[in-house]
Amino acid sequence: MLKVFSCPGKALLAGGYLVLDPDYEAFVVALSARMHAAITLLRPLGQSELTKITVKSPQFKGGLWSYHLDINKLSESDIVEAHGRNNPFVKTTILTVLSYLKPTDNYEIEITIFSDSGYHTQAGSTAKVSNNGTRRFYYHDAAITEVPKTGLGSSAGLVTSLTSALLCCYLGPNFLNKTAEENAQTLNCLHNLSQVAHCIAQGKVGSGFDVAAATYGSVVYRRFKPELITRLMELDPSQFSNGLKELVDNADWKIVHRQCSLVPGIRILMGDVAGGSETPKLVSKVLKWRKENPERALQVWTNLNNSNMKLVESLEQLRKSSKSDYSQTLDYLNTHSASEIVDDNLSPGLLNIINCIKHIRHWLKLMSIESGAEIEPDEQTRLLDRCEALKGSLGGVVPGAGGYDAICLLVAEDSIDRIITDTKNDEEFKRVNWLQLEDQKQGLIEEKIEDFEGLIHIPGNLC
Ligand SMILES: Nc1ncnc2c1ncn2[C@@H]1O[C@H](COP(=O)(O)OP(=O)(O)OP(=O)(O)O)[C@@H](O)[C@H]1O
Ligand SMILES: C[C@@](O)(CCOP(=O)(O)O)CC(=O)O
Repeated sequence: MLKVFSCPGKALLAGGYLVLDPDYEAFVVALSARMHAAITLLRPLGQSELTKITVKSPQFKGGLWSYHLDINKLSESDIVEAHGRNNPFVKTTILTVLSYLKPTDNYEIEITIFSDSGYHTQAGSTAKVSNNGTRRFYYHDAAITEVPKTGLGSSAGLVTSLTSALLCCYLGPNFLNKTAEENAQTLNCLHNLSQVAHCIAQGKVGSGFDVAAATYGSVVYRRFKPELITRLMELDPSQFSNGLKELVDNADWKIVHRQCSLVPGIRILMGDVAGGSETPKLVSKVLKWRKENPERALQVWTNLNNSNMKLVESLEQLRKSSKSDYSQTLDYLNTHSASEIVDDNLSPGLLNIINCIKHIRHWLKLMSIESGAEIEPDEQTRLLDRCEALKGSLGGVVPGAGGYDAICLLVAEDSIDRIITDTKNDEEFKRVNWLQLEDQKQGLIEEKIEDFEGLIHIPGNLC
């Protein structure tokens, strides 16, 4: 059997920090930089043999991790990588999925991972193209831990696509081709398993918005209560498998993942900015400020949340209309910038989006100043103000936790190429590398095998 699955990357457009609290929702845009997992079930093995799972990531030096597993002894210490290499996300995903499935048969399995170019810098890489020319991946002479990342959620995409590949192997090639209700149930199981594996591999329980986007696509997301997973992680190893099964199949995660995508004519434009940010430090500063200033923090978060949700409502309203209802405004936007819009005859939906972005930035800036966390530092403020002045721009924010390493704009589709061209030689944009990505309505999807021929080894004796 050979199957290929892929998951999208992410940009948390509205709801950073607030999404850590289950009382709030966030809007995460799934992106067309996708993580792919091609699984080959090479052969069944005997009862006395060990299951062999090899995960390859040919785009990176040393991108090969092989595990020989006794399916009756699946504790952390029992799963050893054959070459002494370490990839906590690969190892933990295998351990989590097999602990959940508790397989009774042994197999030799090979999984090949491919990540689209948006996840990592392309500097110093060489492109390889599939036989039919539909896929182009960039190969690096360095290990994956040494190649600069762009913040699109590579580990979440890896864990979710790898989980899909393993479930396909053990549950059968058509595990997601059943009734709509069965598929939804299977997708929720896959999501829950991926959230558990991602948290264990990271050693902390984030909001999980990135795994939700990888699974479900662009969504309005409300997180699960962290205790669901922290309690599992505290279990005695002998109880882990039963606890995992109960959590994945029977617990009420109470999450929200309501489909919400951008509207025709409006595109997301991600800017990878030469700079860094340390999410854990930013998060701890904000949560410390919130704890020490509860009333002020509630006021800021309430206003910020109102702006976040008004952005979502504006998109949902616009989606109910047809593009022709606001195309005149889009045309106007192509020759004017968000900072110079004065004509009240314009589409209220688009004007609302522009105003929401301004208000989201206002409250994020206040939180930056009052908490001391550099969510929108002054350099990013200046850059985003310049972006607001670009013709065709509806404005932009620092996505997710913010910091120095990314900006995220909403732009009129017909202006995207001009914005990229006009800013190329602009001194104020010299640290910005634009990523041309699309919003992805769909999360996990099955890919066509023929699109990967020439990039993966397809053995003749497939079982
Ligand atoms: N294509 C891949 N093949 C194998 N492992 C990968 C791949 N992409 C990511 N990983 C794993 O995920 C790790 C990166 O996860 P980490 O949590 O450090 O960053 P992240 O927050 O997911 O990154 P970003 O959001 O910037 O993509 C890598 O070191 C590697 O272990
Ligand atoms: C700050 C936070 O709310 C968002 C982090 O987003 P990003 O990793 O910067 O894209 C943390 C979280 O949700 O886990």
